[in-house]
Amino acid sequence: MSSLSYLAGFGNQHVSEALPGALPAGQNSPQRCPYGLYAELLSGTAFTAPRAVNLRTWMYRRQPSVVAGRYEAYTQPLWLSGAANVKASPPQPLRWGPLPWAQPGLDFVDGMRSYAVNGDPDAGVGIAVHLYVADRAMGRRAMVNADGEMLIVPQQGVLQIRTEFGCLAVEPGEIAVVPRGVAFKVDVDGPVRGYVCENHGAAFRLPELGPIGSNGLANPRDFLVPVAAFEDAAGPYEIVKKQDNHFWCSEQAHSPFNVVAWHGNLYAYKYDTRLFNTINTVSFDHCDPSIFTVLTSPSDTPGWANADFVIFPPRWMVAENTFRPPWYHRNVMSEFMGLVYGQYDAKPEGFKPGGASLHNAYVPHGPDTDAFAGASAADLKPHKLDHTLAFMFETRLRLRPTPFALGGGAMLESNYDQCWAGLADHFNPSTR
Ligand SMILES: O=C(O)Cc1cc(O)ccc1O
Ligand SMILES: [Fe+2]
Repeated sequence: MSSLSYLAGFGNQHVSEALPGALPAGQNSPQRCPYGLYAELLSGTAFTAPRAVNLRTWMYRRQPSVVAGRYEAYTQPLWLSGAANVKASPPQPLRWGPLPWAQPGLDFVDGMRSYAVNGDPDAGVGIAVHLYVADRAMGRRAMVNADGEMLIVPQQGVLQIRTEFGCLAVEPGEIAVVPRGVAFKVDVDGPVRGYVCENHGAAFRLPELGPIGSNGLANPRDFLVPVAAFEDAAGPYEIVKKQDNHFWCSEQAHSPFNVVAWHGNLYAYKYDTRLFNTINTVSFDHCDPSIFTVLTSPSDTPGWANADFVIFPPRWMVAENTFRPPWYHRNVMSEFMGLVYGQYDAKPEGFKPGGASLHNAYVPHGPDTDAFAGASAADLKPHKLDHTLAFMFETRLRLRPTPFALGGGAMLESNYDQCWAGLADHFNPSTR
């Protein structure tokens, strides 16, 4: 997988064949497919969804996905979905240090640790937020997550992701999305760590640009899509399936990565956040972080997302007469944050790469004491916030931290609230 080629474009109707002529010409389901392949349709929306949001792909494969083994229960107790399976959240802000590689020999599936969940995968609502720590390749093991698409944010180490559509290599600074219900595996070459937003709702799409116009933020052509690539090596595969917050496993006689050609607009993709066209104030005041939205999963209420994926990329800070870091706020949406590298301006020292924070709906938060002091006194010349990538999974429903997240192994900070304790009352009626 060292030098992969990709197709480019978000939402395009892409066409890819690993062998010339493997795609039937002019129709989807001929009486006999080229090369003796089977035609299989994968839908990501109801057949009758409006054309602008309809998602489906045709695959031409050596055997259809229905040729599989019998499923038995599989245990992965630390990977959870659905608010019903977890107790309500405590009302204070929560923060975690970087998740350690406590147990060697874990792969991407067994190394998944759920931190916060909401909604219900069966109802197609909400998200689950996980961190993964792994150091083992999945090899001849694949996963199918029927509960949600997987937005993967690597924080350390390169992921070699093989999907039914082909292969993606994804490094820190980039993100990848694997559609719901699609077989994939993650191979690694050493320790890897990162974040996952498992999205039970509508598939992630690009946000509307409104008055920004027809360009800006994440540009569609920078999204890279795998080319068809099938595995040749014979031999069995283990399939781990997640469905309705339960895990199953089976052994099948062949690789699920047996798609020789495909066409459609439902596929895995990756995006390099360093290509984000960042838009921000050039006058005064701190804008809402929605200006940094890379991808959004809308809910049934316009403008109120099931989930937004928001980044805080390198950018020039130029606002005049302005407190430049985030303001103090209480937000109706719930905010789960991670840090891929560098420093986050609201908590320059306390928030560590590989760590995480949860500021749920109406939980007050904002810059820590040192950040407030620094930004209040700063010389407001143009300043580049550089070598940094923080991000936020923002979601409409309150997130519930899992027992793992609240327990000893997750590096929960016991004194996070103390970072604001020094914000003294400076009120003085005789000064303005
Ligand atoms: O809380 C946070 O750090 C995330 C955030 C950043 C920002 O610039 C404005 C609002 C917001 O929630
Ligand atoms: Fe916030």
